[in-house]
Amino acid sequence: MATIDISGLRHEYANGHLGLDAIDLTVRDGEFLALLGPSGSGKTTLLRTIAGFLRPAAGTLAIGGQAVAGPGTWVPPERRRLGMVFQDHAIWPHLSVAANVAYPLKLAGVARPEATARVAAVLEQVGLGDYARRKPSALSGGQRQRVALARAIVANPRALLLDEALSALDEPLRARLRLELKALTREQGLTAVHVTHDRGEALALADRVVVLNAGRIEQVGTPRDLLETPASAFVAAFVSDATAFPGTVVHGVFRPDHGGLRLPRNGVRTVGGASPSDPSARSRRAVACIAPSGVRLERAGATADPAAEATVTSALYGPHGFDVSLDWQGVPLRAHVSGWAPREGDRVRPVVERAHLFPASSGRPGTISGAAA
Ligand SMILES: Nc1ncnc2c1ncn2[C@@H]1O[C@H](COP(=O)(O)OP(=O)(O)OP(=O)(O)O)[C@@H](O)[C@H]1O
Repeated sequence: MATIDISGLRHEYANGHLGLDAIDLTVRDGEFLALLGPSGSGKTTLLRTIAGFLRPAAGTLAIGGQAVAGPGTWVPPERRRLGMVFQDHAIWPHLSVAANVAYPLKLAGVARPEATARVAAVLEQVGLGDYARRKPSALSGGQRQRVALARAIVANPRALLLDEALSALDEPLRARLRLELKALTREQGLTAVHVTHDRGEALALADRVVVLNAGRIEQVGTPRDLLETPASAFVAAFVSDATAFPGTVVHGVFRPDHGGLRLPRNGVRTVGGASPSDPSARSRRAVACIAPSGVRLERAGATADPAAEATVTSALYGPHGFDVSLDWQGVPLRAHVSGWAPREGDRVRPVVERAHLFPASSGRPGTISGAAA
């Protein structure tokens, strides 16, 4: 097991497209790290650069303290001692389960008795002890993915790289394999980097999550950090489905452009911006990000201010109540409701209980004094 140290990493594709830029990241020994971001944000590019399938244009990469990419340094993928699992499991159909799993050991020249013992042990670990002689065609999708996982870990890799490894599986199998993967990496103390576009999966599995946007890191943090202290409006929107309401901070007080929005006195977390003594802090553009968990819905009363009312556009029932979408004077907003059943077309009053306030431009950590109105 090993750390992965990445510094100033940049990748340019042959057509000049910048796949990654200014990536600084340390994956800790034994850590489960998820790479999360929208399509095209650079998740696969980063994973493939770590694997050695892509050569960075600049920066350095070290695995377990050994430099594997950088100026004058290049270690090819097969000598990086990494295990990989892809979405489509890529196991050989003509080989038995045991022969598939033994393949990396054969390549490494491990003696047959030792290889046989290691294959048996790792098949037990992934719950396939009784399937060694089967052909992949006689396995379910989840079992094939377990074979791929066994093959990735059999040679004691320094780290495990997972590229949408669970994405092709149906729930609830996917949920079960998610738990098994977490337990296995914990037991083995495996360093793992897991690419996923599934927010729930990243938050459930990872010790820390890296949020990528257009080839750059927006935030690295624990799942809780991302939900409670998003570093930017992008992270709040992507991770928590927050809606951004633009406005102006005047003498430290946020004045939303939206006529109906009122921020609470408490419950507003300010992120980013100049110090209060900076004159530019006295009046500048900002955005308040409001996640569904920060909104309470009340039934609209007869005397309510119309700007404070929103229309329910959909209300989807789920295990924790209703997931409600609203049109609030032309602005879409999401909210969760339990205890009563909103219906499409209902008029409701969104009461904002929690919000994050970011400068309109940068969204980087700092303070805005007394931002709540
Ligand atoms: N071979 C290539 N040549 C040029 N540009 C590429 C190439 N591969 C990827 N890109 C571009 O690099 C950017 C990052 O792509 P990447 O595949 O890493 O994104 P991703 O976050 O993994 O996306 P997805 O979730 O859709 O798989 C995208 O804009 C993509 O179009």
